[in-house]
Order: sequence, then structure tokens, then C-alpha cells
Amino acid sequence: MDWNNALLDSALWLAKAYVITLAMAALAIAGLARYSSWGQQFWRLSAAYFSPRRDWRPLATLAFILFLTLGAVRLQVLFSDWYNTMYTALQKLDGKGFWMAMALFGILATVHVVRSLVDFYVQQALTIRWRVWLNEQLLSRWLDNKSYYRTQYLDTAVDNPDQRIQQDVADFVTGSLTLSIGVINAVVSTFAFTVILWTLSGPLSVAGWEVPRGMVFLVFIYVVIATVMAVRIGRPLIPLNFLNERFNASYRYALVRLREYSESIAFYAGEAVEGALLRSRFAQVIANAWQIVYRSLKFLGFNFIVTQAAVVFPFIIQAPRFFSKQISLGDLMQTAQAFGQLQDNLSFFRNAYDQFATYRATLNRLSGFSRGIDDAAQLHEPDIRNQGDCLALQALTVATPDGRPLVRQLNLEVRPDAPLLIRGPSGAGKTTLLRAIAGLWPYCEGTILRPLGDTLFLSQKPYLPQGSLRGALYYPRPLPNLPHHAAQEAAARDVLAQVQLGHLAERLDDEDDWSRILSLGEQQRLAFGRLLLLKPRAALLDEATSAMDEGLEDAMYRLVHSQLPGTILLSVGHRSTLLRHHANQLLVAGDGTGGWQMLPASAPYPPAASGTWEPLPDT
Ligand SMILES: Nc1ncnc2c1ncn2[C@@H]1O[C@H](COP(=O)(O)OP(=O)(O)OP(=O)(O)O)[C@@H](O)[C@H]1O
Repeated sequence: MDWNNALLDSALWLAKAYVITLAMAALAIAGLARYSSWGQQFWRLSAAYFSPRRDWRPLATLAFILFLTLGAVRLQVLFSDWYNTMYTALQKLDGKGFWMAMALFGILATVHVVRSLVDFYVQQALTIRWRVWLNEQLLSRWLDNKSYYRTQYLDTAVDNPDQRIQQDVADFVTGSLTLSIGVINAVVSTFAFTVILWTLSGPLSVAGWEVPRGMVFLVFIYVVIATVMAVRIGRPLIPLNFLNERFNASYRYALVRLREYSESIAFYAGEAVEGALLRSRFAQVIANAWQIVYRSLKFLGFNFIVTQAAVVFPFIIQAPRFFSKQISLGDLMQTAQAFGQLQDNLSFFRNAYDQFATYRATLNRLSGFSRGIDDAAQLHEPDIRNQGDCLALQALTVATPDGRPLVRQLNLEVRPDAPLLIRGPSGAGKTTLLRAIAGLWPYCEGTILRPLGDTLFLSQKPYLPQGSLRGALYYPRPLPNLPHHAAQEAAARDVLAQVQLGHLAERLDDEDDWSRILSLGEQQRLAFGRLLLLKPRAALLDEATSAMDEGLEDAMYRLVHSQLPGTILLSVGHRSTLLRHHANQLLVAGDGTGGWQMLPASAPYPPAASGTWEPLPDT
């Protein structure tokens, strides 16, 4: 090695290697993206991020990382040559040469440290930015068009979306980068060290045959055999690791459910059943953990033996040539070092085998998630128009997913001065009709006209977001920034008093688990508070007073009538006490025919047998 030209040589080497690697990598990516299923999945998830039309920086960063990776290989080669120089100087008792080697090491080590740190930073920065981008992509697609809700109506629903968004995105980004850099490093390094070993190795006699450069062939044979055997021994670890993830997830899920339903379970004193379930789930985790330990013992044992044998293997092969003075001590040491390096590089494929299997599983989950969002967007959408100032349904047919009609050819119009109450047997489709009006139900035909402006749906169990009571009161409007405006503060307190929750006025800014603290009746009154604050054009109330006594129910409806006289009101409910707050009632037959009747609120219930059910049966 001529160290005087090392800089120029390295620059030339890097330039050549860069051009060749870039061309090969581009070809490999294009080929994989076209011909392999996981390559296509990767392309669909990532092409947009690396498109220079969107932003040139990700691609430039990738190009820089490639340069740093090749720099790492070049440094490995230089270190290998340095070993040769140093040991040769030692063998020749050449003090000057030895000290020069020490100075050289200082330079190489400095470059190595700086390169490693820059590499670490650039890779981490790319990982984080890529993750931010992908997370935002999936999150906004998940929230847009209500995919988070509508995917439940797909034939194959999207399971564990939380895991996919939170964990798989991070694993995908890290896995893509480490695996691709690992492959490039291993391949380029294999070439570089094969060249080194080639120049150092002499002929090898095998059973009377002279094999020129025998060492190079030997290392490849050695590693290929070791890899094949390691894969065979290690393969069962892949499903075992998958099971480990799954068993842990289901144990965690059982624990989360215990927390979520703690009160119901406590009332039932269901500890024995829950305990048995939790213990059996945990037992699965542990049984699998032991399997992993036993299998790993075999796998690690084999790997240790291979690695240890590789330490002395090159010495044994080269020793005769050293003793017969064909090669120097430096050559001998460099052979051992290059052999070890080559062994490491080729072993990358053995070690990355199960990493790659995990990566493919992640890729599958993310692609399935993305496809689910696309499929949800393809689901049938009812024809909803926001126009005018009344709520109207025109020839609306709503069915269950399996095609059973709940209402057929429904025509109605609700105006602010004539509130409507929907009644009918349990399971008749009253809530589903509201879902259709909200645009959540894909199995409907016809036209839905909604007034311009807000439409608010109040359900039987109001949703309370995490955070303060004030946030829950204003939901779904975002809270204005603190400090609160005095007028707004007064409005919030006033509304609380009106819905008979005045005792909570002092706790408006307390952050707590409000859905657990407030009784269902209190939560329903809080929802009426929302209604008074938001003043929507239309309010659809689905058994929104079911947990209140009749006096409170009466008070809440009176409040709505007096405070929101211009709001269109449509309620769903079983109680006859609701009738006095409505002008008309819609009766849903609930007998599988999709029949319905529109009557004044004063008409008796159940309807007289002679009443006419719409639509009239086909004759
Ligand atoms: N996601 C779904 N998948 C399949 N069937 C559903 C789904 N949601 C509702 N259904 C079915 O649609 C029918 C109507 O349900 P809905 O909740 O609208 O009834 P309801 O009239 O509001 O009943 P209740 O008075 O008991 O609240 C029921 O038979 C129900 O099982």
C-alpha cells in the first residue's frame, strides 16, 4: 500500500464505486418495485416521499447516505491495509515505519469517528422526517372521509389501526433504511475484501489438486455452508417471534379491558373469570418465551462455533506460506482480518434473514391499512346535500349490511316549527336512520337534504374527550386559547346552570376522566349544554334523555325550544312523555318490510291496525 497516494486513490475508488453502486441500486429498486410484491408495496408507500417534484431534499439525503456508506467501506479497506503496514513494520523491527503507522492511525481514526457521527445524524434525521411525513399521510387519510369509522363496513375490517399508525410506521422507516444500507454495505464490502484476499492468497492444494487463490474460494464455501445451516436452525425463530408479539398484544389487550370495564367487572365480582383469562394469556407468553430460549440456544451455539472457527481458519491456511517466507507477517494478519471482514459481510444475509421477515410483515400490515382506507373511500355514499333551511328525506331506503330493509322509500320534511319524533320497536332501525342522515351508513339509497350550517347529533352515551370539562362542553369545537374571555366564561357557566350542572362551574378547567366521574344523566345534560353553546341549524337526538327522570327530560326539551327556536329538532325515543315536545311522529315498523307511517304526535301508539304502512306493497 502506497500511503502517499492514499487520498487520491480513495477519491478515485469512491467516485467509481459511487457511480457503479448508484446504477446497480437504481436497477435493483426498479426491478423489485416492478416484479416483487413487497417491492411494489414499498414503492406505493414511499415513492411520493422521495419524489423530487415534491421535495428534493429526501433524495439528496439518500444520495449523501450512500456516499457515507461507501466511505465506511473504503475506511475498512484502509484499516485493513494499515494492519498490513503496521505488522510488516513490526516484523522488520522498523521503528520509523511503526511510528508512521501510528500517525496514520490517528488520521484514519479521526476520519472514521467524524464519518460515523455524521452518518448517524443524517440517518436519524432522514428516519425522523420520513416518519413524520408517513405518519401525517396515514393519519390524515385515516381521519378524512371518516375512514376510521367506515372501514368497519369493509368485508375485511382493518384490525389494530393504532398499532399500524404508531408502531408499524416507525418500524417500516427504520427497517427500510437499515436493511437497504446493510445490503449495500455488505455487497460493496464483499467485493472490496474479495479483491484484497485475492491478492494475498496463494494456491491451495486439495487432494493433490492445486487450486489457485484457494483461500478466496474457501471463505465463500465456508460462509455459504454456515449460512445454509444457520438458516435451517434459526428458521423456527421467525414464527416464534411473531407469536411473541401476538401473545403479548393479547395479554395487554385483556389488561386494558379490565381497566376499561373495571366498574362492571367489580359489580359482577368477575375477578375469577378475568383472572383465569389473564393468567392463561400470560401462560401463552411464557410458554412461547421458553421455546424462544431453547431455539436460540441452538442458533447462538452454532453461530458462536462458526465465528470462533473463523478466527483461526485463515491462520491455519496461510501459516505454511508464512513459514516458507512467501508472505510477511503483515500479509498474514491482513489475510485474517480480510477473512473476518468477508465472513461478517456475507453473514449479514444470514443475520438479516429474520429482520427481513419482520420487515415484510410490517410492510404487509401497512399496505393492508392503506388499502383499507382506499376501499373505505370506495364504499357507497348516500346523496347528501346541504342546502336551504329544512331537513328532508326523499325516497330514502336504508337497509342492513345483509340487505334487510329497515325503511323503504321514506319521504319526510322537518321544519323548526314542527319537531319530529321517531318511534318503533327495538332494532327497527331508528339509530341507523340517523346514521344515514349523518352520512355514516353506506347501505342506503335516496336523497338527504340538510340545512346549511351545523347539524349536531346527540347520542345516548355522549362522547367526552380527554382533558378538561370545558373541552368536553365545547366539543367538537376546539377550545379557544387561554386565558378565557370574560364573556365566554360567563356563557359557559350560564349554560352549565341551565342544564342543572351549576355545581360543576368551579371545575371547568379540571382535567380528569370525566366520562367516568359524571353519571350518564349528567353526561346527557352536558350534551344539551353543547347544543345550547353550538346553536346548530339542526339537532338530532338519539335517546338523548334516556338516563334522565321525566322532570329533567321535560326541562331539557323546554330549554331547547325556548333557547333554540330556529333549530330543526328530530328525536329518537321510546317514551311517550316525549310526544308533547314534538309535532309529528314517524313510526318505523321494524318487521323487515321497511314500512313506516307519518302521524301527528297526538295519534295513539301503537298505531291502529288499520293504519296504512308506507310504502304501499307492490300489487
Ligand atoms: N354495523 C352493523 N352491522 C350489521 N347490522 C347492524 C349494524 N348496525 C346495526 N345493525 C342492525 O340494524 C338493525 C337496526 O339497528 P338500530 O340500532 O338502528 O336499531 P334501533 O331501532 O335504534 O334499536 P334500539 O331501539 O334498540 O336502539 C338491528 O337489527 C341491528 O342489529
